[in-house]
Amino acid sequence: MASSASVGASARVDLDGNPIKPLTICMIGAGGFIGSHLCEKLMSETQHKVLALDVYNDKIKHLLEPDNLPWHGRITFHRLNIKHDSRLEGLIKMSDLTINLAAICTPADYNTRPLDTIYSNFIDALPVVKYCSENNKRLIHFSTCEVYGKTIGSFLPKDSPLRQDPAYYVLKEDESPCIFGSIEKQRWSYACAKQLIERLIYAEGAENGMEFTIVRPFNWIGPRMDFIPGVDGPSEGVPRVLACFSNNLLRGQPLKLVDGGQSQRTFVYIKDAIEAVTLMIENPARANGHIFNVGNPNNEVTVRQLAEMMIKVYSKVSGEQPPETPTIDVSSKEFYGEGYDDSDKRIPDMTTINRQLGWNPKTSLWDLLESTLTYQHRTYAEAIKKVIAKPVAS
Ligand SMILES: NC(=O)c1ccc[n+]([C@@H]2O[C@H](COP(=O)([O-])OP(=O)(O)OC[C@H]3O[C@@H](n4cnc5c(N)ncnc54)[C@H](O)[C@@H]3O)[C@@H](O)[C@H]2O)c1
Ligand SMILES: O=C(O)[C@H]1O[C@H](OP(=O)(O)OP(=O)(O)OC[C@H]2O[C@@H](n3ccc(=O)[nH]c3=O)[C@H](O)[C@@H]2O)[C@H](O)[C@@H](O)[C@@H]1O
Repeated sequence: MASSASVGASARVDLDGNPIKPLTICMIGAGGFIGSHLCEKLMSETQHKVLALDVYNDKIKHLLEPDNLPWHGRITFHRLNIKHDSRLEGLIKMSDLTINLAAICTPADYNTRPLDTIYSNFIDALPVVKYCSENNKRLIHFSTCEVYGKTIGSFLPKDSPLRQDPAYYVLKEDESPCIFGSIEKQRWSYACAKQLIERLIYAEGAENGMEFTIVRPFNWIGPRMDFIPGVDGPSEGVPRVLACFSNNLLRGQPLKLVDGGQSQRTFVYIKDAIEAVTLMIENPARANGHIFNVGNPNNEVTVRQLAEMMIKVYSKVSGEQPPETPTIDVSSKEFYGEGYDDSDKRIPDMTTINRQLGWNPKTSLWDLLESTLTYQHRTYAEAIKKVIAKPVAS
């Protein structure tokens, strides 16, 4: 199979050997973590044009300025909120493909701001789906691995040998059920909203022939993920685990393990995952009508093991000694508040993405943490020192 990433931008071919025509892509949420990496890839390795829509552009500023960048004119930023902006339909109409990344997607918000979470992940995505369907435009929509919720195995007795059987925990796009907690466990407001927008998109495909691809990311991590509280985000803000642990390490504080850090996750390097998205963009015949898990089943750890590895890697890249008390346990109620609940384990089945796009992740957890924590140290260590040195206002 020809690798489209390995050939020059002008001679790019798809997985079936056909030349790839430059596309105009309307990317909603382009200023976020995933969007910034996708824009970077599309600018440096392809000839596609990007209409980048977001309310912020800090994470893609380096792609927009100065005017003499090699991709000048291929990326334009449109500052808009899709909740209420009449330019949205026009921008979708001007494009060959729309990619929707816009969402509230930090777990600390799901149970504390459930209305904003549901509006952001379902209601605000409705016009995007509608405009794509009405104007016969292809849509790549970002969902989440959280739509699987909890594994079937988590409901078996603790000592059941079936818990070790992959049939009870591997998550398959076309087979696994979506298992959420009760309504008062508002953690699931995000997963449920994402599930309903997936169902709507699927139905637009089935009833109206809309061309779509749904992406279910499994804990993509890397540079520019979220924010460091008190430096480039609110002091009281709670980002996702990579940024929480980075913040603790940068400040020399213990890493907080929610409910003992027993939940398991598989982490994939953002740069590997972006390769998968590029394959979806450039191989519509293979990607349309599919839902894809995008993760790294080989990088599974408990959150406690993640903390231990991050402590070791950070010590290596910063030259600093680990904190005296490296980790502390906190209850989920104390950390996230009432209504929190958790996914127990997330192993993606890779059959569909392997078959359709021939994609596999490459980067080990140690290596991806080494490059990411090198970035975190270089970007934030000095700023943190200044914040810590500042006298607290009385
Ligand atoms: N990072 C992951 O591992 C991961 C995992 C599962 C799902 N996802 C999904 O992928 C998508 C992107 O995630 P991310 O990690 O890049 O998150 P992110 O928060 O970094 O990026 C989302 C971007 O959308 C923008 N946005 C939100 N609401 C908007 C609105 N109303 N109008 C305009 N822009 C708006 C935000 O400003 C932000 O820049 C989300 O849909 C998320 O649910 C990500
Ligand atoms: O990244 C994904 O694939 C999806 O999962 C994430 O959900 P989750 O993995 O639970 O969120 P994290 O903040 O990354 O937390 C991972 C685990 O670490 C724990 N944690 C988090 C932060 C912390 O300081 N300590 C800690 O123990 C959490 O309780 C959870 O068990 C988010 O919901 C989404 O961004 C996304 O849809």
